[in-house]
Amino acid sequence: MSAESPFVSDVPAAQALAVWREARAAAGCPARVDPVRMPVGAAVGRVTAEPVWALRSSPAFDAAAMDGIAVRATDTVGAADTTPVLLAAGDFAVVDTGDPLPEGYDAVVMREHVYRTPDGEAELRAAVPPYQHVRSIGEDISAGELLLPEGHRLRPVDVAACAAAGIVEVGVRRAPRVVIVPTGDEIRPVGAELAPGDILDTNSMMLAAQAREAGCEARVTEIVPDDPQAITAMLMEATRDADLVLLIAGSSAGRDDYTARVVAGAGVVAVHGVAVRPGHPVVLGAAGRTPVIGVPGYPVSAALTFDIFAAPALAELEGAAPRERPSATAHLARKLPSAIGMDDWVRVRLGRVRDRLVATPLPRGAGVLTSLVRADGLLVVPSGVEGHHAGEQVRVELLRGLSEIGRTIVAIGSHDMVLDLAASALRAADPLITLASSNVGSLGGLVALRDGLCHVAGSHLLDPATGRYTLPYVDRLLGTDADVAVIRLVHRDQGLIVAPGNPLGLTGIEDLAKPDLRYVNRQRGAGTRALLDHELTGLGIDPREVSGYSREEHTHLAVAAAVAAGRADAGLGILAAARAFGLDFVPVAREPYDLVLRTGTLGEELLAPLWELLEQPEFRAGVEALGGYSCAETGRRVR
Ligand SMILES: Nc1nc2c(c(=O)[nH]1)N[C@H]1C(S)=C(S)[C@@H](COP(=O)(O)OP(=O)(O)OC[C@H]3O[C@@H](n4cnc5c(N)ncnc54)[C@H](O)[C@@H]3O)O[C@H]1N2
Ligand code: MOO
Repeated sequence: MSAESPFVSDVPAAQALAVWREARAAAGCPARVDPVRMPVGAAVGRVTAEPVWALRSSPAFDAAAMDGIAVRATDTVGAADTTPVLLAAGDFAVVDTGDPLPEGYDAVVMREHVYRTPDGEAELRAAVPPYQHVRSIGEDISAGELLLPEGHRLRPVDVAACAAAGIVEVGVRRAPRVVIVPTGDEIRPVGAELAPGDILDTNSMMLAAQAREAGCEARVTEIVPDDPQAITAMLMEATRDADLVLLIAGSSAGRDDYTARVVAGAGVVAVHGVAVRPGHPVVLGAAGRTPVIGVPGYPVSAALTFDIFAAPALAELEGAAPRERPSATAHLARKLPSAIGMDDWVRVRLGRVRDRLVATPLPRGAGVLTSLVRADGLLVVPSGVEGHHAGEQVRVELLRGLSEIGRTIVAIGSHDMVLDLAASALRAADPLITLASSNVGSLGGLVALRDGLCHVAGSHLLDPATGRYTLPYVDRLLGTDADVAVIRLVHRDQGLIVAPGNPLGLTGIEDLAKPDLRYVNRQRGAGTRALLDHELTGLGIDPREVSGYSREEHTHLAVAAAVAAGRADAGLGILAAARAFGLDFVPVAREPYDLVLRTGTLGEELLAPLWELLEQPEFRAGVEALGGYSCAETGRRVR
């Protein structure tokens, strides 16, 4: 680190941006990109570098605003149904919308209100005031007026107004140039054949697209290996035409993490590490007179680092306000713990349930890019707050429009692939419909339904006392006389997911007590966990005899993934999950998977397409083709 680095770490994002701005100024980084002149039609998206003054008025003459006749208002005085006024052929002129008002006339009568006589006269049955239906000179724009201030990002309407005001060229800031430098021995270009341990350079593609979406030009360099000299060389090369360099990965504390050192060697590190997660180890500095961001390698960190740090700096270079997303207040569908000391950026799905916006947190990992893919909104748990309770109100930045969000069916509970299939089929039939399902286990879903936080709860909870599914829990949690409907989605086979060829020769639950077997369980509250417990009880096996009973995964697919990776020998789950990983399956039970909802919701327009879908033969065929599903009772109301 060079001696002049006023290095700070773990500061809030706003402070980090301020410290970085000062450091950039001290390093002599330009405050703005250069102004250029360009044809007005090509300037959409650019930011004005000077005020724009109107060169001519619009309209430039008094103009007819309607199709009809031009008249002198004084000639129409006294006209009424009972006392029509007749205008002789020379006392009016036929005009069309937009025509200059002929000399000597001061008003227009719409042709619908003109009665022409066979002699070519015009009969008026109402008097008109002067300037009726006339657009006077400069009604829209007056020559000499300030049309747009400096620092205004031009939109289609702006350039049209400029052109109307006689402007041919505008003075704007040129587009900032962003150069992206991917680093890492394991990083391979998108499309390359991968060896074990290789990672595709997806961040460069994403960051370049983010930069272009923000109105910049973007260029990606070759991938640089984890070698400080090579990274320095590429950084220097990048600074030649960059207004901002994004140096990907190597930002944290690993053996091959050189970003901070390289940036310090090439100039100054102002900030290393902010109180923001994901994005924590970000490096903010400058190489020579070019700003540099060391972007953390995890994809979610990379995407958010662009939003939080790159986008405002780029807007500043253009002299414009950063783009802001609209926000709304939502109720959290479930508890959201958060570590104190960090702004926690949480991706959420949104839906409208009984007139309240409900936010369901998505997985939090900085490597889970699909959390951003699926997100309808972002919420920040501020560093001073230790999370939120279920149902608590939070402010959410919106990534989708509220009307689209209003057409989201919110399903919370146990996860099943049939819901994913339904989501896809619903969307294919109507691009405005979303079925957003989030997995908190069957019990969690019923609790969310009780608390008004979802439309439907997916459940397959076995009651060990009665051997019945879901209904006893509905009674217990929501009350026996609750206005609740239960619709059967499918029957599905649950069984042991095992390695291909079933190398341990497992035949059923009784084998789970074998001494060397490594089991992987589902989380407490999951229906599959309840099924296991029920089966174990039936066989008189103590859970403590099952090694791995306390190892928990949250989805069928995660269980299958653990078996596929050889981290476990068996886990209870659905056949479709086993198939997805090419694994074997030992059937244990066939269980019903139901959708629980308020009776009032049953008839809601929002859900109608779902009920229609469940009746479709093609959909049912698609479900059964997944394997291990039966649609014999699909769509049947069981309560
Ligand atoms: N001991 C510590 N370890 C880590 C810390 C820490 O404070 N102490 N911070 C963690 C956090 S938080 C983050 S975020 C990451 C940041 O990692 P780096 O910026 O150092 O990046 P790498 O370690 O090289 O890679 C992380 C991850 O990202 C993948 N990656 C890298 N480049 C790309 C790319 N162009 N496209 C797609 N994916 C990419 C890389 O393969 C790794 O999987 O550090 C934690 N560790
Ligand atoms: O801060 Mo790291 O960016 O959690 O993921």
